[in-house]
Amino acid sequence: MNSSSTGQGRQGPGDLDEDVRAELDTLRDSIDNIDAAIIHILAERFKCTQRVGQLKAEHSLPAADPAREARQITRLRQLAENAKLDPAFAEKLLNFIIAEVIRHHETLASEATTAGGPGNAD
Ligand SMILES: O=C(O)C(=O)C[C@]1(C(=O)O)C=C[C@@H](O)C=C1
Repeated sequence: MNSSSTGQGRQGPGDLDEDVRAELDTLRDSIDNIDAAIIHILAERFKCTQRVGQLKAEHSLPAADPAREARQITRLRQLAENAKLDPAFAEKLLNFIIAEVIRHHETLASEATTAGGPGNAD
């Protein structure tokens, strides 16, 4: 019998029911695996966007492409809805990631300008 079934109020972290503790641990293991997958997937995405940033810098293309972003948001909102994830959250997450990508693109563009500009022939 645990303290909640005896009416003694909330349990501290130390005296959690064994089954509840086991389920919590299992869920946290899965969460850790999912978080690791997210990090690896994000790293792959940033590898792609880094190359996009190089191409954009080399060809003097703008860092941001709002039309492309609009298509991505529409698509991701739909995917989120189908997956029973809040579409507003999916949109915020994509915007957060894209803002970071654009920052990287701008850094690459300014490096290309500095390296290739007049008076920097070496
Ligand atoms: O597709 C591009 O042009 C990118 O630069 C990549 C990306 C993205 O992270 O998905 C980033 C910035 C653009 O505004 C649109 C999309």
